[in-house]
Amino acid sequence: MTQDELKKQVAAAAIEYIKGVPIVGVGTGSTVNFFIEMLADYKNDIEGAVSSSEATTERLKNIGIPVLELNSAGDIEVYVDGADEVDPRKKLIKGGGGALTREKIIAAASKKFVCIVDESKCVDVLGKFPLPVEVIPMARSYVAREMVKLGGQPVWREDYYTDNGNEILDVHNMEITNPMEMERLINDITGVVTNGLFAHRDADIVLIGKGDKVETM
Ligand SMILES: O=C[C@H](O)[C@H](O)[C@H](O)COP(=O)(O)O
Repeated sequence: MTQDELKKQVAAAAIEYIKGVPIVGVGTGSTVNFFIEMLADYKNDIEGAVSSSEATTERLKNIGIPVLELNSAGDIEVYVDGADEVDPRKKLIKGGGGALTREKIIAAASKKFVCIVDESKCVDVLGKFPLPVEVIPMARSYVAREMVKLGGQPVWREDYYTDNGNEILDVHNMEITNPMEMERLINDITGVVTNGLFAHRDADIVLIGKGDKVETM
């Protein structure tokens, strides 16, 4: 199977989790894009979706799914999103597409976070994928120096702004053996909006596209 076929397969498996759910939280990225396409068949069964990015909002609107504000939606029953890395404890790195902050907010406000990945995302230790850190623009260099102290090599995602008007540092060479502690340490740096570690609010279920099967973690 190609990587896209694996993504489609795992997106289809996630559809089972949104049946009967009034408001669905929808993540961002190439895997979730397949899920959004499939959600079109269920648009008459749901009230709407809460979106984690402008890109996802556009896709949802294009297929006629009402996009609701999180502030008026209350708790979300199910949030479906991809990830850049997943460890055996369902801790994640996210934010390759820059949507980490809104994704983290919706994940926090959701009762169930269903993460959909192909097998290439599974690792024993997080950190091979550069860890995205969203920063207030004026704090970028300061945060970068602090990230060096934490053992990483930050690279500025130049000419890129998040949906929140902030900038991203992609931090290379992190071997994250304690994701809970690292998430907190980075978020404690002044000027950091949030980082791409989803350790405190991790995934409840990870669906992994592997060969011609979908494994559930
Ligand atoms: O900001 C982007 C998100 O965190 C994505 O969920 C993550 O980057 C995975 O995206 P993809 O499904 O395209 O690999």
